[in-house]
Amino acid sequence: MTALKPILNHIDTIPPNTGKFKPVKPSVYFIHHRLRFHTSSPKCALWWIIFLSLIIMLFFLSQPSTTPHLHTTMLSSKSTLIRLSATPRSTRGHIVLVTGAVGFVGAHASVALKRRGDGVVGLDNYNPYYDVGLKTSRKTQLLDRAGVFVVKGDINDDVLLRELFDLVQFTHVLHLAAQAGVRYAMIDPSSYIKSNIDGFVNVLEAAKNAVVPPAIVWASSSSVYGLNSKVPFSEQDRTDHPVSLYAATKKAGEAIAHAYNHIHGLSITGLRFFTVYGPWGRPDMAYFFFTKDILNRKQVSIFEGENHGTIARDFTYIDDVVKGCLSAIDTAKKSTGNGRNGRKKKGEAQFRIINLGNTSPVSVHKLVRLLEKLLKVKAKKKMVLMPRNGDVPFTHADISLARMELGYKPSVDLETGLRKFVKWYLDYYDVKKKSSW
Ligand SMILES: O=C(O)[C@H]1O[C@H](OP(=O)(O)OP(=O)(O)OC[C@H]2O[C@@H](n3ccc(=O)[nH]c3=O)[C@H](O)[C@@H]2O)[C@H](O)[C@@H](O)[C@@H]1O
Repeated sequence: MTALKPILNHIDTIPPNTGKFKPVKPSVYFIHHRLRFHTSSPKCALWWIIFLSLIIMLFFLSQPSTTPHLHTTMLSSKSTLIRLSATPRSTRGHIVLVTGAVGFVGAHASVALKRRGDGVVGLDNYNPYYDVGLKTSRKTQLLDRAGVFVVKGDINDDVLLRELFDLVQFTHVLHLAAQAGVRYAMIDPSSYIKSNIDGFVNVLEAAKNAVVPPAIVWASSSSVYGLNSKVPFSEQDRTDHPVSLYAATKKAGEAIAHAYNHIHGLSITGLRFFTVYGPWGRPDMAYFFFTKDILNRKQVSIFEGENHGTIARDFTYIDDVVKGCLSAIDTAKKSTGNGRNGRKKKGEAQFRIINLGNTSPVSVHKLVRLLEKLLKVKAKKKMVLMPRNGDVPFTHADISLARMELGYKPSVDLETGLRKFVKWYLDYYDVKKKSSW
């Protein structure tokens, strides 16, 4: 109080703020007005009213929006189709929300789930990271034919997700929507944070707040092993040295998943996919654009390590990965959280991280040789020192946990898988008619 005295004395000497404007130090000005609240009651009341109105306004602004959103109209007009798509063939069937449903793995997994009798609803924002035409074709040629309805929307749209979870009581979420690709993070880093972190949290929030929280199965990545040199890569190995932002966001996803599992009792299985390839694949992946470039007689860059070291990948065929996903859904235990009731979880929920690889790495050189053979075209090759922009030198999955937990047994070798891919590619792009090769 003694320390305040000189200031208070000074304040008393300040004339009322009438007449000529005089600049006043902000702190003194503030204290001055505070003192005046106590001495002038009508003004004091006015200030209190303003103050309380601000608090009330802030309170309402911080509440989640309950006003009907654009999607309310969109979903309500589609609700019959969504419910139909979500209805399993038998009462024992699962009801699965597949995010990233028009993506490569998403489309194949959705069709496989639907074909065996599960109820499936897809969600996808059709983002233009790669050819949207290919995504639309996956929808019309794969998903529509199988009877999978796809909601066009973003995993970051919490209102849409809440509405979807209110409309359908999902037993599982197969979360595959993500910003993929290791090298693109150099161009658009924030897209990785937006999809793989913000979007993932949004999906977990929606799942945890569902009336009955579903089990989550989601796509992590082999890239989390980063510069791991111990082979094959086991789930027990350290994953704290990522070399791409993509890998870092997937690793963060695994940590976030653990927190949601621990706090909210969400049953969560993270699947570390190893370079998944096959028909309807992603045009940003090497096997895909190498095929295009070889056919167009364009040069392909083959990455090498220091001293011509071999770069290799544990290429995994799409059908094997889909089997792994379905098996992860089948073996997922129920979430123990109480959803919207907000009561305590019923006990520890299941938490798993499992490699889905082929466990037989193949060099990029061999990949190109196989493509040359299948395409019957000699590639124009250029050896390039692997740029330091996200790639790891090699990947090799230890799949013993997948075998034990999921009965996973990859059965397609790279040549067989690439043959199927090439057949699809030539057919889809109508290559024979368009080119003279
Ligand atoms: O397994 C994974 O976790 C990851 O697999 C792929 O990433 P990547 O294995 O790097 O696949 P590609 O980009 O298709 O590259 C395959 C191989 O070709 C090599 N490559 C790539 C591009 C190129 O021009 N030349 C070249 O030799 C790469 O170094 C790599 O060894 C996917 O793109 C990621 O989304 C996925 O998460």
